[in-house]
Amino acid sequence: MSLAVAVTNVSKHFANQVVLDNINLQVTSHQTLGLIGPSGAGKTTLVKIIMGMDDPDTGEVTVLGKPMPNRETLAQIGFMAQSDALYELLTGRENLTFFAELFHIAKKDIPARIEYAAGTVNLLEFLDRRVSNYSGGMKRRLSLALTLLADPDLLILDEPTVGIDPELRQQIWQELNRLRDNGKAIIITTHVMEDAAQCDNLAMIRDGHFITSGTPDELLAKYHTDSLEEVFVKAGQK
Ligand SMILES: Nc1ncnc2c1ncn2[C@@H]1O[C@H](COP(=O)(O)OP(=O)(O)OP(=O)(O)O)[C@@H](O)[C@H]1O
Repeated sequence: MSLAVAVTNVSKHFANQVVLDNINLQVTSHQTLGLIGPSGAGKTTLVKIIMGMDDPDTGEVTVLGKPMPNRETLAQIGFMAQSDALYELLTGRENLTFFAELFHIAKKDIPARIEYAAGTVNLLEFLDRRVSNYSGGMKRRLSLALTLLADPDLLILDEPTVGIDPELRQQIWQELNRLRDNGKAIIITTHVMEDAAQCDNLAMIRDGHFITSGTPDELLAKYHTDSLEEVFVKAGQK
């Protein structure tokens, strides 16, 4: 296992508000980390700092062995943002092709990569429809497919399962677990506890602090409960 992400003593404020307060975390290959916290807790800010899209006030971030920000490293991160950045007037396939070219995937490999990425999220039969005719869940799935195109070593998924039904959520987790088993590092932000339960490690964040962290089983044992939701509530009270 190799270290994919190291966040060391990262703090960030906007105006008078401390949004991240001395955050430390590490993610290795073969590992899924869930960042769990309510709206406004600081998850997206932390993700942006990890990717080098925003600067911390203090502290540092290393991704795949390189200090961030770093343009080349950014290309090795599959990032799925909270809102879908898709071309509505193009079809799913055209969106995938456009991004594949942007990622400099060799032309001869593009059809197979699209087949793999769209197949993973069950979109193959809808690829020739315009994205403006997709449902919210289909747009999320297409966004996830875009992150898989370039076969990145690190996946960062901001609320990936919003608008996705339980059956597809299960399929997506099967695929994420397979990617993890093959050596990817995965960071997921969520407030959905079904997603939290699937992660190898959890860091629960509130008001810019980690209130507790560990594997789901460790946290359930530590807080004497069988519900991760209750872990979150109890950890927040301390
Ligand atoms: N560019 C900015 N300028 C000022 N305040 C900001 C900025 N970006 C984020 N914030 C504030 O920082 C806090 C954390 O926001 P962030 O988006 O990181 O939370 P989050 O945990 O990702 O929430 P959500 O689950 O709703 O996406 C919020 O109070 C937000 O209003």
